[in-house]
Amino acid sequence: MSKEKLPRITILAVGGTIAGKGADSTQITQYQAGVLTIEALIKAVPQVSDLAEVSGYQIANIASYATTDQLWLKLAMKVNELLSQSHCDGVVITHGTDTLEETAYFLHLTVKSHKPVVMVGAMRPATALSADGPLNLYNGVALAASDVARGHGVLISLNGRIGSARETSKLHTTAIDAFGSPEAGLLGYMVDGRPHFYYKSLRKHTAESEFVLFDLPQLPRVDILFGHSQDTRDLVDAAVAAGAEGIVHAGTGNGGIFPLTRQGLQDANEQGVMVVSTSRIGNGLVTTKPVDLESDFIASGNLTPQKSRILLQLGLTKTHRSTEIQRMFEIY
Ligand SMILES: NC(=O)CC[C@H](N)C(=O)O
Repeated sequence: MSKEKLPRITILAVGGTIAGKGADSTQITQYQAGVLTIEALIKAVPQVSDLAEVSGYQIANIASYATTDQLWLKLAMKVNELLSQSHCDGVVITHGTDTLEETAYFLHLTVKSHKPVVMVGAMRPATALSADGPLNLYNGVALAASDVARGHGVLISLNGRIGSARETSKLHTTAIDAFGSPEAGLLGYMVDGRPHFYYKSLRKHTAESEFVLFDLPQLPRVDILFGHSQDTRDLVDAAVAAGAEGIVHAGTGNGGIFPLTRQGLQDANEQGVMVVSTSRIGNGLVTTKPVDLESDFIASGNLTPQKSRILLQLGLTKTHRSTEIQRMFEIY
């Protein structure tokens, strides 16, 4: 293919292990994330120039557990700006893996384009033996440059797999095969730099999403509380006192909540705090609020607590009516 016919892909670099550097090649956990620049990442994979006309832009260079709302907003603006231009056919984002799925789901709901957006990361730093970053970046560019990746919303691709931002989560602290979606499954695979798709999500995203970011300085505060036996209401009260507009409760089992905590959440709810009932289990769904509770709690469906937080934050930028928020949890 001649150079001028190649798709034009922009790589936005946010940091993470894919840009990480250890003291030596055997360091797999003791290293610094977010060190190498986007230029260095692209230079390490010269093969991408066979796939696309690639340009790079450094958004940040951080470990992803330090991601902020402001960074999400900046990233969403940048991706929207790039994809609205005819000279950009797709975007790849290099990101730390800890919160990669959260940034991915935020973009899944706020990017207004059918063009491919692919998030990649790595589990081993760039300096490690058998570093996985270069092949993940190569596959990410190949995926973003392909027509079949259009219309799926934001994709997560590591270790030769393609997943939806909605369903994919980090499931292992150190393994190369850290990302998956045990119940919903993958959308497809990357083999020899070619995507093979098998599935498509039924939930709304990107161009069909109702969330528009007009110069928002920050998102509403939503806290996540992790349920457990002998829980208290103390953290609920602390969240309300700190100004949380919403609380996501990661309940035991099918949204179970310890009685004291439940009372705290009900009081918070009566004061106008939106409460979303989710599960700490990681599989299955929460479909109903606790039966004996007179409240406006929202049922999260199969959305994880960390992704429920994002949907609630975005929902609260539009409405404080629980029926409207519940509607959002049924379509996104
Ligand atoms: N594998 C990784 O990218 C993890 C590195 C770091 N904890 C981060 O999320 O950025």
